[in-house]
Amino acid sequence: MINNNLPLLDIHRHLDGNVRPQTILELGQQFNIALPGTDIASLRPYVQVLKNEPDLLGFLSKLDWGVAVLGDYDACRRIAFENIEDAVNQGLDYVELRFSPYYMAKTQGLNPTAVVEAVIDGVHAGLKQFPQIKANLIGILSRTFGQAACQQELEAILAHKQHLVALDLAGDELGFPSDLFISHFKQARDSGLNITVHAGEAAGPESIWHAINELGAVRIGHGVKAIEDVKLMDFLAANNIGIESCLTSNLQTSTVADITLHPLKRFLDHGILACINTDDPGVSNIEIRHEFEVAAPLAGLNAADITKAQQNALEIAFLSPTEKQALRSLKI
Ligand SMILES: O=c1[nH]cnc2c1ncn2[C@@H]1O[C@H](CO)[C@@H](O)[C@H]1O
Ligand SMILES: [Zn+2]
Repeated sequence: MINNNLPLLDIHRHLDGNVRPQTILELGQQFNIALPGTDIASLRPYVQVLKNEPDLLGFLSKLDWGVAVLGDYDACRRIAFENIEDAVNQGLDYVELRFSPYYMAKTQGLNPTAVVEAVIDGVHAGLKQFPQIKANLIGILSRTFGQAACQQELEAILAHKQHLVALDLAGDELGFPSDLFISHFKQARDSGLNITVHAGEAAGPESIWHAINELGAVRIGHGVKAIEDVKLMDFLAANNIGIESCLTSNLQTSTVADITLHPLKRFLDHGILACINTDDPGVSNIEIRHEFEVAAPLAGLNAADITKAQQNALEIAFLSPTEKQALRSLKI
């Protein structure tokens, strides 16, 4: 179903939600961290979603072991490098990898600024080894840890802003609404970063309006609940505000009850620049090809819809017109 005349992009992909179970095992051993399983099979239920979770927080808890084993900066470098390797193995032409330095630093008491440096290093090493892929980084503020931690996290990100293309807000959307983070996002915009925000996943359409109007989001992660507000759908379409859809993730967090009910097809029909992404491939135990070839058809997308989703990803990617043209010309 993938249109091979267009580049393959994944622009909503958490680097720290994509730590290989094998790497979790090895790092656990290296740093003498007791894990809940001693081999892949026994570890899997703690680090992957094997059946749908009742809510977002249940899903997010599966990411915790992947960052708990980050015992030093080389470990951060390693998972960043492996993220590039995984993306190459999927045949991705371009990825936007997002990560939360505070979340990655927290369990083992690392310094978030040094974590940002290590991630940049690991990604650069990956790109050097695999020149066939292009990647950009997005910094995340993990709202779950509150305003003060997010300010610290923002400063770590801004210290290396020349290596990042955008700022995102992720984590517990219901417990930590976006009005807590207005000042953080103003600082990020003032420093020249693009803004994308996880919104309308656990909370309703008002969360999406707020992300746009108060945080300055030009793209929305998930945005599922936009389907409840036709004025918002009109606004997204009229203003070219893209939606980064993540089909399997939305099922696993019980944001949608059934994949056939996912609103992506209706977003596309409404003229919204929506696209197909993985979210946390390691935790969800899926990859981008599964999303295109299995999840998207189940969600009612036909070949033309999938082509449109690929075009939309390229249109809303945080790339210059020249960079987009270079990606397009790879396939012509
Ligand atoms: O689907 C999601 N919705 C909201 N937040 C998420 C999702 N996946 C991961 N994170 C959050 O992103 C940060 C790590 O990159 C963590 O804050 C994690 O909870
Ligand atoms: Zn996400």
